Amino acid sequence: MTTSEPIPADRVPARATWRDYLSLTKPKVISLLLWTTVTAMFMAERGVPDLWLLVVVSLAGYMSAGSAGVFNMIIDRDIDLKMARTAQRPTTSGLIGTRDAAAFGGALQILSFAMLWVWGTPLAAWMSLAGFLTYVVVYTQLLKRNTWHNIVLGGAAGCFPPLVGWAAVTGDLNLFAWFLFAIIFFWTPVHFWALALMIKEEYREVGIPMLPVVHGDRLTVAQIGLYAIYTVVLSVMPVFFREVGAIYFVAAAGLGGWLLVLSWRLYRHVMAGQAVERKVAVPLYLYSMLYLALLFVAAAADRMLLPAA
Ligand code: HEM
Ligand SMILES: CC(C)=CCC/C(C)=C/CC/C(C)=C/COP(=O)(O)OP(=O)(O)O
Repeated sequence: MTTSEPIPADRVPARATWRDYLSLTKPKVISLLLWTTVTAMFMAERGVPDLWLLVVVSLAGYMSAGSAGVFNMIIDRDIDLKMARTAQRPTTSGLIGTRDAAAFGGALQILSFAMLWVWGTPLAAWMSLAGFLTYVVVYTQLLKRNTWHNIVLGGAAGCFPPLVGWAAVTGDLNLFAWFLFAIIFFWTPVHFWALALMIKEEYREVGIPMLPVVHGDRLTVAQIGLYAIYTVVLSVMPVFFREVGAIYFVAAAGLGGWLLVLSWRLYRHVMAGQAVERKVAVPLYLYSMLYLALLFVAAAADRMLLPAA
């Protein structure tokens, strides 16, 4: 074939577009992570933070968490290829090669760190890097394929975004910031195991030791119940430390109450010997995300509207 002849359409190699690169950053998951960063900035400021800082931290926060997603997809491309939910990722289909993906993820992380350092605070940059390393090294590389504790310990990665926001505003981390960290820490198993119950066969096939695969549905729903209780107890504790007041207390109690109801329904269903059905697991999985989003809004509203005790 001479160079002047067109290449047949079915043989033109697909070229990755910016949308494919964007998909490597797991945009939907990041939306909630970023929500915890932004609301934490309002909490730290007890008002509206500097607009420029808000923009920079949102952008850098997205880039850092996105970069973590990119490296997760590079490391996991072998198992992602075998699961229906993840088989279409550009790293598994070969649309984006490992070197290109790593260059993209590396650039995002370096830029994000520099942005947070220069326009935020060094502590914010370190917190963001800590979240990145916890997700990529601790969760993806060390724990995910080796132990069912992967979610609890590796879940610490998702607890860093509020610390990034808080540290960007104050340059420091106080007790309340660590409460935000702890709330997400205990919330993550509820969020993930509710989903894992529904997709455990995929995890079983690729040999990932998620809790329902290793110890079955009964222990999983019991653990979900326990972690839901920890989450709710922990979420009301900042009230007793006078970090937040009545607005937050009412919201945390109401939102937490419903988290317990949905966890209890799932527990009762499975303990009665019935197979996990989407109608009991999906509501808890979906509500877990609404719970966290609204709890953080309530904390921000409370600290903005009520005087500090
Ligand atoms: C070890 C920790 C975590 C694990 C293993 C985990 C796992 C998952 C998985 C497998 C999904 C299914 C959707 C998909 O294919 O992307 C999902 C959805 C989601 N997760 Fe998590 N998650 C974790 C922590 C978090 C944290 C800390 C947040 C935010 C604070 C979060 C926010 C979300 C959101 C918003 C979705 C819905 C995305 C969609 O609808 O596509 N997750 N999670
Ligand atoms: C501050 C900072 C940089 C934080 C980063 C933390 C982060 C990106 C948390 C996300 C948690 C998550 C999507 C886990 C799913 O991984 P998985 O491998 O189990 O899911 P998958 O099968 O969909 O890939």
